[in-house]
Amino acid sequence: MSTSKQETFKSLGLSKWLYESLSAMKITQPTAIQSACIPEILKGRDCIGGAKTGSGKTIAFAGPMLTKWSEDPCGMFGVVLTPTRELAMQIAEQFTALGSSMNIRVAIVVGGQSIVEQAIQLQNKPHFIIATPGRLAHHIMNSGEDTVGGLKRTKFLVLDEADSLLTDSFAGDLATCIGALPPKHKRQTLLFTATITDQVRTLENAPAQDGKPSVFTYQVESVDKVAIPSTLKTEYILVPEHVKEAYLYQLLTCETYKDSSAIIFVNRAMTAEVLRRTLYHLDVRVASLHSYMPQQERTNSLHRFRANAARVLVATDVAARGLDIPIVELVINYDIPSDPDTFIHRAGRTARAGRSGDAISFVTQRDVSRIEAIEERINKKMDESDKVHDTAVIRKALTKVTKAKRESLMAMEKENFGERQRIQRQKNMASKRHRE
Ligand SMILES: Nc1ncnc2c1ncn2[C@@H]1O[C@H](COP(=O)(O)OP(=O)(O)OP(=O)(O)O)[C@@H](O)[C@H]1O
Repeated sequence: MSTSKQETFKSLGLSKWLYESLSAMKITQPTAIQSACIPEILKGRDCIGGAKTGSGKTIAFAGPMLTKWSEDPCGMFGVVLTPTRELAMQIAEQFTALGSSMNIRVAIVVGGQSIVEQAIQLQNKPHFIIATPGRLAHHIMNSGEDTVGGLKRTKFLVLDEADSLLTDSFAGDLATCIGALPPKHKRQTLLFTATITDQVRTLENAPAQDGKPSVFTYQVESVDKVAIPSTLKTEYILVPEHVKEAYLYQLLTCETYKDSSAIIFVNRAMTAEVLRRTLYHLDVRVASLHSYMPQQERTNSLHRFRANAARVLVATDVAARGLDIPIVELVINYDIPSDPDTFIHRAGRTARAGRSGDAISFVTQRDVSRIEAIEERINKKMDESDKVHDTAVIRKALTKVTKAKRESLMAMEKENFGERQRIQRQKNMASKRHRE
């Protein structure tokens, strides 16, 4: 990981208790994004921070926030918004671990968990609230002053994975959340992401409001030619559509990767479920993560994968951003994402913090233009993988993989898997049409 040699967390201005906490975690030398952002945030500036996946952006914002909080530890000091529940939980864990010696109170406010328990936590005036926009907006709209009134005195707002939060799908909830906070000149606003988009940049040039200058006084964006970590190897395998599962099984059990911890990304929850069941029948230690799963199962799955009880995680893009699981050595794009930035986030689940890692993409005839767009975005050509090529071996695997898949599909049909979500989706679409 690129670090700044001469600086320390002490010289950047973090509090003693905090750099000692970091040191106990073996984090002693700031990364480039940390060196760039920490002093500026401590000066009271707003900040847009763009740096590659796994480069330490979380401490770049958490460090100065925690320092300022410890100087004046009042309630509801900071709000961190993030697009997924699992990422919110991970960030909350980091705040809790770093602030444990200071009796920090951190609340996680995400969907899929008890609204009542979260309201009680909010009434206890946590110092930091780590939330997904939808659930925080729900509390703001449905709770009283005693629960969300403290938000009016918040000193910091962080949009982690800012480019994702600034897309249309979050617009309404984000506006509700921001509306409950102090006006922008009375709080600091910090935006972080590995993929700065024009939507994020536009905020920097936002026109003055209430006679105050534009809020974004500081912006740092990695200027490297390649948008992915230098320790990440990117490869592809040309795969005929109808034998993708057999290639996957072959890759996961080949000499190089038979013991590797791997995340397999797919584009749809249904595909994730079919693959999870198929791999399970083939004796792969597998877990999954997608939106069709109840939250408790999502949490358990991720926990099993982090603890290496499952070697393989089959996931949709709910796992694409931010998740920091150091043991991951291999990312497989079983389906190619339509947005090249999604590729950057998915692949960035490996090769973090200076470690090496491989990202292998399955390319069918239909994906060629997507791969070209990704190569242009990352400014790098992918190499063809030599891991799966023996067609006789594939043919042999095909028989047992096909049987495993058939059994999986039959079981899913019997359980009516996905029916509830399909009906819900239709209802949502109908009510959207009704509103338009
Ligand atoms: N200065 C440092 N020295 C060593 N390790 C660090 C340092 N800062 C952070 N790390 C570790 O690096 C890993 C990646 O950090 P983090 O999750 O903040 O990355 P990120 O830039 O937010 O990535 P992403 O874009 O994927 O969200 C974490 O395990 C973190 O503890």
